[in-house]
Amino acid sequence: MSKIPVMEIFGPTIQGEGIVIGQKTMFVRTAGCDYACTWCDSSFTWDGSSKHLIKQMTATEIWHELKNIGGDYFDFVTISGGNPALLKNLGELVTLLKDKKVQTALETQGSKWQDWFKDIDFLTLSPKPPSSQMETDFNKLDEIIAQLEEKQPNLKVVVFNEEDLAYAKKVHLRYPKLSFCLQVGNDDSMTTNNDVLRSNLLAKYEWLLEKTMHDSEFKNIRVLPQLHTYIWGNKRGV
Ligand SMILES: C[S@@+](CC[C@H](N)C(=O)[O-])C[C@H]1O[C@@H](n2cnc3c(N)ncnc32)[C@H](O)[C@@H]1O
Ligand SMILES: Nc1nc2[nH]cc(C(=O)O)c2c(=O)[nH]1
Ligand code: SF4
Ligand SMILES: [Mg+2]
Repeated sequence: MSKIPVMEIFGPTIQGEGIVIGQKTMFVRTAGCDYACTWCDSSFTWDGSSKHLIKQMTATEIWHELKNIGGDYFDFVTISGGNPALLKNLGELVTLLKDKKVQTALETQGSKWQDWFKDIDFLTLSPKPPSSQMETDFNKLDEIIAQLEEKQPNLKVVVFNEEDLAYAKKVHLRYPKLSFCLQVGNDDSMTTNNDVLRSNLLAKYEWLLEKTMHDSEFKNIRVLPQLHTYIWGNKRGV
């Protein structure tokens, strides 16, 4: 079996974001990203600062580690990164999890396609707004969404400001049939002062609600916080 670069494996915890927020899940976080978002809360996966923690693991070794820390407490695994879509051989883990009757979710930005996307139960595409300083290739995103056909992905756009909100609206209107989440952006993903973080994030959530509740182009949407940050702040591995 081939090796997968793994940054961390953790859980059980709750999915703090998006369409299945609150879902009890394990996490597998891969290393490496083709983007470098200015505000990335997981930059340690790609900026070299934690490269000593990367483990090259086979799908079977990842499964053993999931069982080792998650025991009999889980039946759902979320794969995030970094960008897991950089890894063709991650398909081996997806197949293994399917064999074990474990449900899967994937977090990716929609810049790369992999055939194993078709075997993911909850696929989240999270194209990046202007504040990230990244450029969305909408042709690629169209292509990915078209290839998924009946297994429809969901969309999640992080919002930091008005410009991001306009971008989010463009994404929502381009793919009106896909479930759509707006997510509060965390602009202080390094602080360890959880009280300050919580009150800042709550104010941002309130702003996002004010901006979207009386907008006729944002009807069938979910407006969400990153729930885990309200509980554990910026702590890693939760
Ligand atoms: C760390 S990324 C990893 C997966 C993939 N690279 C992506 O961006 O979708 C997981 C999710 O966290 C979101 N995210 C990253 N930094 C964030 C921040 N500072 N505030 C809010 N959400 C953030 C991303 O937009 C993405 O939806
Ligand atoms: N609890 C929890 N929920 C999450 N949802 C998406 C996460 C991610 O970093 O991809 C994440 C994470 O790191 N922790
Ligand atoms: S695409 Fe995801 S992991 Fe990559 S830099 Fe952006 S938020 Fe971070
Ligand atoms: Mg995160």
